[in-house]
Amino acid sequence: MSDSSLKPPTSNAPLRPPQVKALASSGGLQLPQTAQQKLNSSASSSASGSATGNPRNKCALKPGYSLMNWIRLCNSGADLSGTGGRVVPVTKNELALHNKVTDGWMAIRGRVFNVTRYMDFHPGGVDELMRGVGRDATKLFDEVHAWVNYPQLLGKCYIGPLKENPVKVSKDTADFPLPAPISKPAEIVPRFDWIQKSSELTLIFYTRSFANPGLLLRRRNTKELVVRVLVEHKWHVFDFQLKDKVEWLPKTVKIGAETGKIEIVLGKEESAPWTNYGSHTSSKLDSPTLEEESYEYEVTRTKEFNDDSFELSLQSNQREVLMVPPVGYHVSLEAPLDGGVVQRSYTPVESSLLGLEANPPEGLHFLVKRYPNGPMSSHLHQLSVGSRVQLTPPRGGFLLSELTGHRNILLLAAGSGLTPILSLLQPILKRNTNRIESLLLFYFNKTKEDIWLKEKLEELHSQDERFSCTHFLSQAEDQPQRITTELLAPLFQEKQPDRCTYVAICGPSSFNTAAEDILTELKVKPNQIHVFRG
Ligand code: HEM
Repeated sequence: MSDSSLKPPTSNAPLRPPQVKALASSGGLQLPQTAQQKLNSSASSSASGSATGNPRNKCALKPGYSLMNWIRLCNSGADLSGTGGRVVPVTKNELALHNKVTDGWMAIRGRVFNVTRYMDFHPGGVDELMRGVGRDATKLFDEVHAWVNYPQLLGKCYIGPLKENPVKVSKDTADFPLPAPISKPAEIVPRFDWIQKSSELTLIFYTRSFANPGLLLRRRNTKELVVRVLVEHKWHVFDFQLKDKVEWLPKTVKIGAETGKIEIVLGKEESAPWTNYGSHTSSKLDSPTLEEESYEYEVTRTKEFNDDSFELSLQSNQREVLMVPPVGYHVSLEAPLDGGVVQRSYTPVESSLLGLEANPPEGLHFLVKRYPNGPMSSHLHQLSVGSRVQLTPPRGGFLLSELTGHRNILLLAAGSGLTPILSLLQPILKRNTNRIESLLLFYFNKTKEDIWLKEKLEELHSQDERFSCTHFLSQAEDQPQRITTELLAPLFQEKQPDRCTYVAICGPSSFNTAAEDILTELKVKPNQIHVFRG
């Protein structure tokens, strides 16, 4: 790109926030109140663990680089994209050239942003942001914090859409038709169908095999329902006006992890065959549109689990909402704390693992580790039955379809990072396509008292020997063990027919990084690794 107006700022001198007294009122970046509070609060809240076990990996920002300062800079009229406001398409080759702190571009979901000026404002620090520059960082971004509203935060940094590199046509072949470009698999749009018995209406949504859909079902009244299907980060909304009245809650809700088929069975208030189901409209929402959304949930059950963790069961207030997160996704719980809104992510745990009935179907159950300085876990711990808490729609970047080609899978969990890993066990073991041969869980804790669900994991092993769980204790009296290259190397030996070809990891960030480094050393490719980050 030769246009000099596209050049990044020449110096890397610290930015002096412009002297603007108030936020610009129109046309500028103005985070809605809640988002602003969330971000402010998360930027100032002290470190605490998330449910996926990750201690928050946030950096202290230099004075003058708060979210408010960023908003001021965005609204100051500074040319943050470097394009003078023009939208300029960017090829992958061009993108790769902008990979420095002083000149950093990043593509997320097909849109390229100039993040040079954002570097010092990034709550995760410059080094973390640098991991995504010069390339398509969509997967990385979603793995770390799919919930961050980047289109809003980086609105003024937008350069243009990401283009494929031009195909070079050699003289020899120019007269022949070019091969069709390799196209991405088509976007999944759920297909609706319905069936009925005289007493029941079943709404069916077909996605795709291993598409791993999630669901959010909301009742408006006895004849009106909103069904939202979450698939590959997009929400598809179906607004139903039913022919006649149905009972709430649904009798059953089934999501086939392997088939990708969703079935919602509703009892009819009056038994009779219907001539049709009624009508519906459908639309699509990008996940960021839901950034601001949360639902009020009520605590239905609390129980101490061990010395420093507890169980928490929630159901939606008035039982109006039924939420089924996709496998490996988390939800965020929100609470007004420290003068702002604090959010922490937690992956729900299957009711059977806590010895609970699957009913009521709208219930969500969590295992929460209490951190001495964790405002959120302390807040949740003191809640009693009937207390309210806000819960966001499901979020995450895990793709179940990535695992289908693999028959020997290793799961690495540390501490409370067990919860997303647990959600994978049944879908993997029950899969009929390319049946799994071995599913190994290596579970790392400090002491044996810290181990979660030991008996349940043993029970699962006795039911299905393809699954096994091995414990490692860093503070064991006899033989302390941590994650090391020597420990994992035997599982990745070439020529060994049952060597592991896929690894899912969840723990505190130091654990995740250590595991990733070891796997890289053992030549496991990035597309064979998924790291759950809270
Ligand atoms: C793709 C490369 C990126 C990496 C590896 C990365 C990494 C991180 C990390 C490690 C944190 C701290 C995590 C935590 O608190 O749990 C963080 C926080 C954050 N990052 Fe990034 N980041 C990236 C890109 C971006 C971009 C492009 C934006 C701009 C919108 C952004 C905005 C934020 C915000 C707002 C937070 C605070 C989030 C919160 O506490 O909820 N990040 N990032």
